[in-house]
Amino acid sequence: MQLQDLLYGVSIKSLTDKPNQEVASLAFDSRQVKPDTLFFAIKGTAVDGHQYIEQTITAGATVVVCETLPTDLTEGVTYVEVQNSSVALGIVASNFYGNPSSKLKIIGITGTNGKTTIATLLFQLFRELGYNVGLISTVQNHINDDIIPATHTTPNPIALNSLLQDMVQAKCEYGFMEVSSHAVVQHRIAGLTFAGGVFSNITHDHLDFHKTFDSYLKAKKEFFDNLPKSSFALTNADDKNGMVMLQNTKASKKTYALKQMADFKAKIIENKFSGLNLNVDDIDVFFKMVGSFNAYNLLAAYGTAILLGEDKLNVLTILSTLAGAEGRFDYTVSKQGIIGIVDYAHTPDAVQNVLSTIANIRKGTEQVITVLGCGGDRDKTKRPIMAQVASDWSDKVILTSDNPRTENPQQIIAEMEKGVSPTNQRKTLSILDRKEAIKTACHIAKPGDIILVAGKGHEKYQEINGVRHHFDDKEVLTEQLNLIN
Ligand SMILES: CC(=O)N[C@H]1[C@@H](OP(=O)(O)OP(=O)(O)OC[C@H]2O[C@@H](n3ccc(=O)[nH]c3=O)[C@H](O)[C@@H]2O)O[C@H](CO)[C@@H](O)[C@@H]1O[C@H](C)C(=O)N[C@@H](C)C(=O)N[C@H](CCC(=O)O)C(=O)O
Ligand SMILES: Nc1ncnc2c1ncn2[C@@H]1O[C@H](COP(=O)(O)OP(=O)(O)OP(=O)(O)O)[C@@H](O)[C@H]1O
Ligand SMILES: N[C@H](CCC[C@H](N)C(=O)O)C(=O)O
Ligand SMILES: [Mg+2]
Repeated sequence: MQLQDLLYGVSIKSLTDKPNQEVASLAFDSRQVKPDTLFFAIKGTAVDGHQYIEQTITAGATVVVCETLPTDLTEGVTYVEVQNSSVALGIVASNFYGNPSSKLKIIGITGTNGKTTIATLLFQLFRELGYNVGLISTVQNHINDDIIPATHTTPNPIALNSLLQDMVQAKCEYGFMEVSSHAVVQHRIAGLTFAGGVFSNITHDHLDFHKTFDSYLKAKKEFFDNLPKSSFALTNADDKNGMVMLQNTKASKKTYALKQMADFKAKIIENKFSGLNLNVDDIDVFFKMVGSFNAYNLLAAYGTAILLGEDKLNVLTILSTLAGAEGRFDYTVSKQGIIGIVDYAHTPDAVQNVLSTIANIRKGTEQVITVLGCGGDRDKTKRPIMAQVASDWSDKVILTSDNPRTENPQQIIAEMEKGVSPTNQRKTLSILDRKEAIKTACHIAKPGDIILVAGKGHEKYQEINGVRHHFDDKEVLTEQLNLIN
């Protein structure tokens, strides 16, 4: 493709050479550069991509998009100076793959918790309604029934637009995708055309990256600020910041809520381990999914489907049968009647939601035993709070390791322990090895007790120092529960 066509829509400060240069491929990582590649020099969180420009030219890059021109320019190479290389990457990647987002109806879902659940429900719902559909999510990506492994919640612009192009080729009409706050700040969604945006909620997470709650909130809001006039913006009116998200959007503003007036309204009639009984827009429905937080997720999916023109009864009938995403409130009962739940709660709010759901449903005499860890190289300030919430809401807590990544897992546990109040210390123990921790929970449990294994949900690995070792909470929990006589 010619450079001038790729640069359509990019705000250019200067261009040194041939705008008709042919470009064979795009790369933002020097290690991916081949002959005739357009290389984007990006200032990242760890290094500045500008330092690799020379290296990429040696490897065959013929065009370089950068924010600062190198002092020595190489002859035969076209340099494009831009204000922001990440924004340029989004727009160019979109052009390179034929602007696939404008050929699909893309709905972006953002918020601290619930993105995967809402996106997955919408994917499953629209498949059942008979459409060709794509899904981009933390657990996995889908093009109809084909599964494409996910590396991020929201992929980088090249992977993202390539995936969207594949969806167009598979004749998908809809694409449901998670929009993480990292993706907004790093402009991974620049250049995309959205048909709608959905907000779930905002609570404490990712302060390592965003630094303050206010800038985390601004990142989520920016997604809505940039939606086009032709799209809709559906928000959770019960969330303290739900309406803030829509303050500056051009999109048509819509709301859903359980507690106040809204365009889409539901009431919880009953909340049991077997599911939720909800009144949605004056229709009583029994859903498979558990927990009041899932009432919000179901309502968000319902509202989105109605805004996309689907029939109310059809939508509710299908939604009532869906189980949502893997590893979210995933429930099993052992032969002895011990209840095991695997959940992806990895924020203070999610831990509290899952445990308060269990507290509301339990009969009262049984113990709740929680196994929980916190990820390394992620927000450190949520660690003591997660441990505090878990110990406040459980009869026994086992603090353990999650994905330590490059951190010392013992140190992460020590930071969690600081959140456990002196009165709660009696019921809290720490076991570094996650398998041992789950095993211990199973040994302590008596028939009727509830074990919650939180934080890793669908993940099939434990990441230690850059290596992913096989680890599956559900597998370990089921195996250990089966070993008890
Ligand atoms: C903190 C973060 O988001 N980092 C992402 C970011 O990397 P970075 O800015 O740190 O990159 P860097 O290492 O500083 O490098 C800067 C530039 O130099 C380039 N480079 C670097 C080295 C080299 O030898 N040559 C070279 O060209 C890099 O490719 C990059 O373009 O850009 C990379 C490319 O897109 C991402 O892979 C990387 O995700 C890391 C692996 C990650 O773990 N991200 C997580 C936190 C994340 O994004 N999570 C959200 C979900 C959160 C949620 O669900 O709530 C997600 O959307 O997945
Ligand atoms: N609407 C909600 N409100 C609060 N907590 C929720 C909600 N939905 C799910 N949760 C909790 O958050 C966990 C993660 O849910 P989900 O994977 O849907 O969120 P996510 O926003 O995609 O997370 P991530 O940021 O990791 O992509 C669930 O396992 C559950 O504990
Ligand atoms: N999307 C989240 C997932 C956290 C899951 C948890 N198991 C961890 O590793 O911290 C993140 O990247 O922060
Ligand atoms: Mg997700």
